[in-house]
Amino acid sequence: MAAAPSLNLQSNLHSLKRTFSNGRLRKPRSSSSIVALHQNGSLRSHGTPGLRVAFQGSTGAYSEFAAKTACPECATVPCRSFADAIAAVERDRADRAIVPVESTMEGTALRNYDLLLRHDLRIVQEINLFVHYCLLAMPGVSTAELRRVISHPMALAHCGRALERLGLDREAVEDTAGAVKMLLSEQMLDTAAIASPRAAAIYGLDVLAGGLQDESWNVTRFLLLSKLPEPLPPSSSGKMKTSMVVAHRGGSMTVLLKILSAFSSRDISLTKLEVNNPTMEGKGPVIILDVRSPAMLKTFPHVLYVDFEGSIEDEKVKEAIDEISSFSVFVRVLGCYAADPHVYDLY
Ligand SMILES: O=C(O)C(=O)C[C@]1(C(=O)O)C=C[C@@H](O)C=C1
Repeated sequence: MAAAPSLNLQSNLHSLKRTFSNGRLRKPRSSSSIVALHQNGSLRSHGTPGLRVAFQGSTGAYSEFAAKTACPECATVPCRSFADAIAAVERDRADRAIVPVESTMEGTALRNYDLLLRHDLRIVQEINLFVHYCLLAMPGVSTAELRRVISHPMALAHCGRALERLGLDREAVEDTAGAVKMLLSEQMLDTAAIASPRAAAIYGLDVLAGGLQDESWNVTRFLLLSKLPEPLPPSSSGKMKTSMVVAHRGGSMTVLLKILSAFSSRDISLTKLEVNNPTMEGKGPVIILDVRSPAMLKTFPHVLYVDFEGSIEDEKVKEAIDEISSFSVFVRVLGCYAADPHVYDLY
């Protein structure tokens, strides 16, 4: 079995940083907004060396790349699930957890927003990562020999058209790098994994095809979570962003308009508004367990996830939150952090 070379994102990654202007994960209009940087491998220095960041998956998962992008000096802590990564922080086995919450192909990952609500961690940083999917196989195996492909369900879904063309049976496993490890440990010669080019390099597999995702522009937004809020940088150092959740009793359109007005009347720009409304989407009600008041386990049919530009220390932001709280049954600020308009591209 091939030995897994150590993960060294610092020394040999090729990193591009793409800018997206309005805070949404959009493709830049022209290639001029794509700038190569960090040629020496040094990404943004955030956090202290030795900071432990818990992620879901095995070494080489996209979530681990996101963790290393957020905190280049960190030690990553592999976990079986996102819930385990959060539990690792709660039990002091890690200092931060990283979770994907949104992708250009999938939209909001409500599964993970739900986790944010069920636990008392705060968002301290956002990271947008370009996700390249490759078809990886054991050394020497050709595409014609393949019968099956394994990967994280999201990766399989994002590569649906390519997999249809290849005519391979699909099987979901816990994470992309975990799929690669399975190929190796079970010496699978008729099975491929979908994972990143980095995972191929780490585990020594062949890349049979690249750019497998159905949409060429495939960006996932990750959030870095901490038990304690980090000191807010001075507002002069750049734009801040705040994420919050609002639940209300109904009359959705009126409430939606009132929320929009609370922001727009104060000239606060929204960067995300996700409405989880069963009458609009056929989704079930959201159960909110607010861990800070354990008695409060409630079912709310109408929940909004809102991100906006500004810090919770800004007077106008405080006023907007107060106004929204006056007509909502539940408001929780999930975190306030520096807005990062870049898309990091590691391969
Ligand atoms: O399996 C991985 O590598 C992960 O990091 C998980 C995950 C996800 O949960 O969406 C993260 C980003 C990619 O979109 C695919 C999978």
